[in-house]
Amino acid sequence: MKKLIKNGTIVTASDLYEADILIEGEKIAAIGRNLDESAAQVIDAKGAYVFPGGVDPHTHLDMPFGGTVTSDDFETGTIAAAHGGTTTVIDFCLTSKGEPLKNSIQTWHEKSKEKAVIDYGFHLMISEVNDSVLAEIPKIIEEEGITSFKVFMAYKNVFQADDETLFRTLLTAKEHGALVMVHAENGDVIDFLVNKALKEGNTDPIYHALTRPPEVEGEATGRAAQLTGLADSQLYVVHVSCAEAVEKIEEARKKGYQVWGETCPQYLVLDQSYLEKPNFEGAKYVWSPPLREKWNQDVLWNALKNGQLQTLGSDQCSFNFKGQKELGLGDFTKIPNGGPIIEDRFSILFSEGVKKGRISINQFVDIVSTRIAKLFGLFPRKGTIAVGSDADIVIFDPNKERTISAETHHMNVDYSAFEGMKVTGEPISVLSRGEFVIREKEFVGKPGKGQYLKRDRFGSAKKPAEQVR
Ligand SMILES: NC(=O)NCCC(=O)O
Ligand SMILES: [Zn+2]
Ligand SMILES: [Zn+2]
Repeated sequence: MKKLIKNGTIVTASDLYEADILIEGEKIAAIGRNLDESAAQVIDAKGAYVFPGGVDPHTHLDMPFGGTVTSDDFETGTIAAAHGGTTTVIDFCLTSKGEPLKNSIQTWHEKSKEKAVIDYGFHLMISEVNDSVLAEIPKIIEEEGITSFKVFMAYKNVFQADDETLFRTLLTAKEHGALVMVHAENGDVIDFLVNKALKEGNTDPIYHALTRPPEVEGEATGRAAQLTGLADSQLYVVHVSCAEAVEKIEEARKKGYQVWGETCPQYLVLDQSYLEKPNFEGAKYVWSPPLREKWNQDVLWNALKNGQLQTLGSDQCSFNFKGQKELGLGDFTKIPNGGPIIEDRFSILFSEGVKKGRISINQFVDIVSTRIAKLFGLFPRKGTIAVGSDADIVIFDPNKERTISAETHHMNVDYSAFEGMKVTGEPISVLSRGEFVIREKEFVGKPGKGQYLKRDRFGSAKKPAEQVR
């Protein structure tokens, strides 16, 4: 059945206007006024903003980490994402050295199929580069539509790759049209600082932050950016947390290097002091990179406003406090890194960004959806409201006030990192490819309805890459 969203205010990365949207099947068929409403289900969006669905470029669903597995899988994680206004996620497919890449991708297909309620794609981790990996990459781009590769510069002896791996991944990405993503922290220096802290008997959660100072993030970001310039390739720095990293991204972009940066809600609104909460509660706030001194928040907001950072990912990586974060009692290195954010990314950016005048409403759409779709080969199918695009739509009440809490969130985790935070603005109804997933705040979707997305190669969008900058 056709659907007609009437009386709403459509907001894209470039426009804000009142018009109706006609949906036929999975696609937006027309935008305008006085559209033919015969045979259409009419949805009244009076007083609401009508946004393109959020695209979350950074999730870890059903991911093994530190001897445990994230508490949200592709079902609970995508249901929570949809409640929060996100209609596409791109998850990280982990690989192991010596294992064919295609086996890891198969594992991720098994984790996600029959579970996701919204559309999803995969990035692929590269842990080593050798002849067999190099032979597999073009096939994976072609057959799987995986057009972004992630290299970890940290987590020594676990995920960390060396500089040769990063450089050769950059060269390969350049050749075949892919974007390289980096977790930029100097893992060797962190390893040294961690061992020193443990030897000195410093085992509390705060030492997670103190052994990963901002300089190690700045150094790795600068190194990755320089190698990108040398390879004449393209780089996306995930979860930027501090001024030192922003400076390196800005410097590289000024030189004309193709480098982009993502930050995450936790770095915009939380700070290092949270790691000092009593009764081991600081463990709830253990991320890598760590939360920083508060003044960094202004640097990050300004970087989003001024375009030195371009996107917001959630870095969704949830572990229960009970039984999972608690693995690190008496040894901060055993606290699984990460937190539950997938549901709150969209609302926090709107409330703290748009409502507080830090970014414009068009920038909001760009940061949470459009730019991500462009960088990761999904635009214009995803990331905008346009005729021919997928009808991934969020009907959003911009004035609804609410308090974030684990009592009411939909993530499968026993705490909220933003417990008690007041936000203004809430997704009321969410459509994925023309079907309601959330209707009047109730989940009405179905596990397995989400489709796997084969993505376009980097730079193959109709617009040249420069226009993505
Ligand atoms: N960020 C974090 O602490 N956990 C998730 C894994 C990663 O992105 O490094
Ligand atoms: Zn990371
Ligand atoms: Zn991550």
